Amino acid sequence: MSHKEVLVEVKNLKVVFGKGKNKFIAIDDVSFEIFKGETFGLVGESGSGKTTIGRAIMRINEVTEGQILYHGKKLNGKISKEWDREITQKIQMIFQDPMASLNERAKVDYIISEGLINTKNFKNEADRQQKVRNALLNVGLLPEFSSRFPHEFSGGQRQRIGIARALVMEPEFIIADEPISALDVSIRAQVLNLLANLQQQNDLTYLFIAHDLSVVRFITDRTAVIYKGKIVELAETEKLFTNPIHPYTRALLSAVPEPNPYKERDKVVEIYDPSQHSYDIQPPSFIEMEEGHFVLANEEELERYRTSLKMEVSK
Ligand SMILES: Nc1ncnc2c1ncn2[C@@H]1O[C@H](COP(=O)(O)OP(=O)(O)OP(=O)(O)O)[C@@H](O)[C@H]1O
Repeated sequence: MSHKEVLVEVKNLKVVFGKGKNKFIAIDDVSFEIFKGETFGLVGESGSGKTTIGRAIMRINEVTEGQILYHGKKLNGKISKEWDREITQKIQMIFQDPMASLNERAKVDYIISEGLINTKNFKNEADRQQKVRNALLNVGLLPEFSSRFPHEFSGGQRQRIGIARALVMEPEFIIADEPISALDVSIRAQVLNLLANLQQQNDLTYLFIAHDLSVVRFITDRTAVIYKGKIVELAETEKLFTNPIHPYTRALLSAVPEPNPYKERDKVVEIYDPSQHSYDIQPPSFIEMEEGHFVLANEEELERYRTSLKMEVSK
């Protein structure tokens, strides 16, 4: 593999919500790297912690322990004003539900400009307007839509407005949190293709959060599978799909595709029985089973996984 530049590094991330009796460990010792130019997928069922990781990188959720580095520099804790401004511009997020994530009372022009205004990232009024027009055109919308309100648009158009809002900042890294799962099935491919094209044109790096495995397989280069706040497996996406090792990944992959994603999630929960793990007896570590293919396992499980891997390989 050629030399890859690490853009984002998540190191032993722990995110804890609440205190005392209400303490809840949402993210537990999660580490991974995202290379510049790639699409890194995070998959797992609802509540596994995907969004929490995205929000920690966005600095919306506080980091309890560990570190997040961007270009090798700290994102969390005390940072300089200049660095704060730079990452506010360079790291953008696209949200799941375009019905909830756009300010209903604001015109599209303001919705798209807000980040520019906050970071004073335009020369003058004409420049601001030009940036908004370009952003709309880049997501396949008419520039004159800028004078309209969100309710005048369909779900797919609204999501494209959400994408324009990120794009106008000229970001380097975009966290897309289930960007198509709230959309009508008939337009999902359209929006997915738009995201893929924008990546090419703008040299973007994506963190793509999803529970839909066919989407992940289509758009990501590498994928991490997250279960109850821990990454259980991480590999190049094709490797993960053709040679899954961890029982949870296997359960996830064998779940019968369901048109209703919520049903699919429930099925995974039924199929995967975590009590088969001996995590409580012996704590697992993150082990590289083959190049770039990591699995969370303790010694006993490791032996089992090794055997199953050999069987797959020799098939
Ligand atoms: N602010 C918060 N306070 C308390 N608990 C929280 C908070 N935010 C998230 N959680 C909990 O942390 C866990 C992980 O949530 P998260 O939203 O990251 O999951 P997810 O994998 O993104 O799921 P989904 O697909 O439903 O968005 C959940 O159990 C959730 O209830």
